Amino acid sequence: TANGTRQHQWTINDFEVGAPLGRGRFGHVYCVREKKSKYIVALKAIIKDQISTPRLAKQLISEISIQSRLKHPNILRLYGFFHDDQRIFLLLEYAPGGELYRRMQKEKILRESEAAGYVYQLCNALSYLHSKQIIHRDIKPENILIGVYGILKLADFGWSAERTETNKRTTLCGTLDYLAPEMLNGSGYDEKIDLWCLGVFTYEMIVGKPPFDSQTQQDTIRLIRTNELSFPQAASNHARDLISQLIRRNPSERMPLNEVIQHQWIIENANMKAIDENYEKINKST
Ligand SMILES: CC(=O)N[C@H]1CCN(c2c(Cl)cnc3[nH]c(-c4cn(C)nc4C)nc23)C1
Repeated sequence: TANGTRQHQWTINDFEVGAPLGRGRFGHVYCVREKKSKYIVALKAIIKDQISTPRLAKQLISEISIQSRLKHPNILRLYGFFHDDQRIFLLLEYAPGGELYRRMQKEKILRESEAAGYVYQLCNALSYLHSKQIIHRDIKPENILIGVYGILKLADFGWSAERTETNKRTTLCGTLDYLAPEMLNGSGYDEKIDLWCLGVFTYEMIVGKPPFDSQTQQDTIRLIRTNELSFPQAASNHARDLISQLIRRNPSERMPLNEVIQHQWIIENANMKAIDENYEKINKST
């Protein structure tokens, strides 16, 4: 590799393949164990033929090059990759807690203490990404996994983009529910788009559905444009305040990440001490 350390050339025979974990964007993900170290990892197998357009190839290369450089407790690690004639394999960190999406489907709504803990960790992950000029752009429950000690793991960098001048594109990506207004009016976007998605994600965790959920895509788009936010009785005032400071049509009015983690709702609900202790625990073991 670049820093001179010899990157081990893996082959599929180095691994014992276990349970299928699900489908990522390009292919299947399996829980596997590396034979010598007995290390458990998630192996994403991508069929080369499915990477049928230069755009998909660019997206995959971007996912690999971005995620392999990232080392943060709240970002799913990409340890390495290899290929045979049919497939490309990504060696990803295994998250034993599975997808947050499934937990939200089962629980319908999350307690505000659990939701605030995830928001605090997502702020840490996004601050790290933004400090590296990387915009995730696709924050949503489907791309969030739960690691050891219940630690949040942001995954699936298929849509993230490095914020360069040319990247102020208006490519549409992600579900419409999470689409920010600047993506609709084609005015280009920057990292504040992740703040919008953070607001939508927070809302969905404590309300049980995204804020602009509608029968048709047109209605969703209309609601995003008019930005009507309504909350059920159960949502606390602090939660309403934080969410309405993130779901702002004007990107520059969205609350910056360093203020989000000092918001009353986070201070009162997220167990930051326990989360920081968990960071310590995994820093020791990695
Ligand atoms: C967007 C995306 O990549 N989706 C999923 C597919 C499985 N995958 C996993 C990845 Cl990439 C890493 N770790 C995982 N752990 C699990 C999982 C654990 N349980 C108990 N149940 C599941 C499921 N899944 C993964 C990511």
